[in-house]
Amino acid sequence: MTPPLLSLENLSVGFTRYAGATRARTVTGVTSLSLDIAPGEILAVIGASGSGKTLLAQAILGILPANATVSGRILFDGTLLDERRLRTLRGSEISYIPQSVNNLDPLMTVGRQVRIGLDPRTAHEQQRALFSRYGLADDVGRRYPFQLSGGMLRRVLFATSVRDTVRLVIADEPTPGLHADAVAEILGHLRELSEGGASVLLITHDIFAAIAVSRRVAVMHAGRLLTVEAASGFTGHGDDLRHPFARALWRALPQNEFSPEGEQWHSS
Ligand SMILES: Nc1ncnc2c1ncn2[C@@H]1O[C@H](COP(=O)(O)OP(=O)(O)OP(=O)(O)O)[C@@H](O)[C@H]1O
Ligand code: NI
Repeated sequence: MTPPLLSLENLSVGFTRYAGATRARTVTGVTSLSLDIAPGEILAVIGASGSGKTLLAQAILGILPANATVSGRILFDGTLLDERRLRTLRGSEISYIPQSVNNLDPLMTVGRQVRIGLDPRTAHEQQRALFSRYGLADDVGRRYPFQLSGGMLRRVLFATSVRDTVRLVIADEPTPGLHADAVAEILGHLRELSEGGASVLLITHDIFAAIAVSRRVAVMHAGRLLTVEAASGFTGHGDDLRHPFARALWRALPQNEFSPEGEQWHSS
């Protein structure tokens, strides 16, 4: 077996909340999570809002909120991913496509934002290559974020995040509120990255997006990783899904049209 590119070992993220001057209690955001990602694999992470998906991404990237405490180990390519190593890998071998397009600077043209971190001698050339890869016309580079549509901003986020040197892409909810064509396009870009050898951690609410590109789907609930399911299990009644929560999640989707009554009827 190929060794994993990324290993999470007992990863926990907690927050200390102060109730008054003396009482402090720890709120857990992520609890003892262990997970491996193989080189070139697209692994989807699904879970409801607040289940800890973004914290998981931020823990890997070392960009947790200041009030967070983290424990456990993260190995990248078999070696501990500590703060020092992250500083060199972030933005080169490890890319983050953030959840919100608000992560773009509203006061800077998107072209300049795409060139951040690129070798100044070749930055314009690289920008052109990235723009063409992500279907952005050259003149888009002179525009500001507010002048672009949601779909275009998503493409810009890819262009600002993904470099040729990338080995791990963490995409946090890259398809929110996009119409079907734009979703397919974004998923196509993730697939392309994995075909190029990069591993992709795809965080999403959208089970259909998850199963369209990944072979394994990690299901989070209340900060815990409940189960890692084969994407192929999310079909029909979900009888091949191992964990009852994954089955319930799948069967509850309106698209699947299993009303609770219908479910009883079906399971007879
Ligand atoms: N800075 C913080 N201080 C205290 N609690 C926090 C902080 N950031 C996140 N949390 C809590 O941690 C939990 C997990 O948050 P997280 O953002 O990872 O959820 P998520 O699964 O990404 O949700 P969504 O799908 O809405 O993006 C939430 O209950 C949230 O309230
Ligand atoms: Ni999130």
